[in-house]
Amino acid sequence: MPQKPTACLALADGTVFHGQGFGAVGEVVAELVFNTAMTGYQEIMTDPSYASQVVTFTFPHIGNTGVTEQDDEAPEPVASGIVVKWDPTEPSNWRASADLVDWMTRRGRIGIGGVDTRRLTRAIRQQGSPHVVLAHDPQGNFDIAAMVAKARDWQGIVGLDLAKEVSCRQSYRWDEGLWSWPGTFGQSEEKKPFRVVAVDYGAKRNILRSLAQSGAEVTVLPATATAEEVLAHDPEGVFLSNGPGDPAATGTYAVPMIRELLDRDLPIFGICLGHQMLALALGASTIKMNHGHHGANHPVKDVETGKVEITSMNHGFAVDAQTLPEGVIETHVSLFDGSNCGLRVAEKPVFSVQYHPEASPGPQDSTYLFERFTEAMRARRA
Ligand SMILES: NC(=O)CC[C@H](N)C(=O)O
Repeated sequence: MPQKPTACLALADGTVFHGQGFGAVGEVVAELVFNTAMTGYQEIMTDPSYASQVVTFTFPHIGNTGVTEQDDEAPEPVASGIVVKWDPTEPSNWRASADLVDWMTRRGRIGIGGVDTRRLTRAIRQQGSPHVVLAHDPQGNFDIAAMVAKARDWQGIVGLDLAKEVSCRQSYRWDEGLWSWPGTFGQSEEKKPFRVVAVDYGAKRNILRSLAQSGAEVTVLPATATAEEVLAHDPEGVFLSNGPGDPAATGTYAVPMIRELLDRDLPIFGICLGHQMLALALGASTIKMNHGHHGANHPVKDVETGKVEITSMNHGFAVDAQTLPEGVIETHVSLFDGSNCGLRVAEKPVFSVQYHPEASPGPQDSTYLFERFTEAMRARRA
């Protein structure tokens, strides 16, 4: 006999998926996206860019590597919940310190298993990322009409400022470099590391590690830091992090702050939300994509060299390349849909990318960008 469904995913258009609940009991309202990465569910769930989003994994074996604290991209999982093809598999991994389901229960995150994730992914591609309510109830009592209505009434990500919510509250120093076998984190080999201020709009730890590894002494500041506060640290370079929500919603604090920094002769490097906010500060605009890019195999072309990189991506907004002002050069484009994936300012050491060169999870084709940032700071010192 089939088990009684203990979880339910209701889309705003009235489509309902039933399945087996796991992790925390409760209900969340969020935007639904799909991620096609074949590894890294823990890094994805703890990436602060996923705030207010439920993630459907198209890869069917979720849970098979368990979880380990070293792979957290933030202190807590941030994605509101997950949707998987079947109930998470038992971990089989020497690094695992816990089981995904126990970890989700302890950390208050809801999962639904047994969902036809191909059908769901097709629906997301067709209608755009829908608003959903995901509920887990061991008794299997769901008020479907109320769930659909709640999903329909939710305001959505457009116009939502989430960067401030997930950012750190206090500044801190970050010195840890990248993970290496058999399980330690490296240190920068730079004798006189470059003073970098990283503004935290929801920064992933592997970005901070990549900065430290490539020669930065990183001071992390909260999202609301003013240009004056950033400059008080006498930075040799400023990094603008990834983060959740609508880039345009940061227009009251981050964008004007970045505009002020642009008047200085400082290397600036931005990733994802950082890229979008930099584009806004330069006078361009951003647009909401249909279903965004979330995966670890997205081909991107460096239009200046012709080289193709396979990249990790996670974004639902994009910079509208048509709106880039004179003096701002489009450096990278997506080979999936031609959307903008990078920019640089002519004659200035200011550049950013839409994708995630720190990977985690994903390929490491684009780590050269961290070196490029270090080189820009070295040139400035010289
Ligand atoms: N990873 C990110 O920084 C995401 C940026 C932005 N929130 C988007 O969805 O496009």
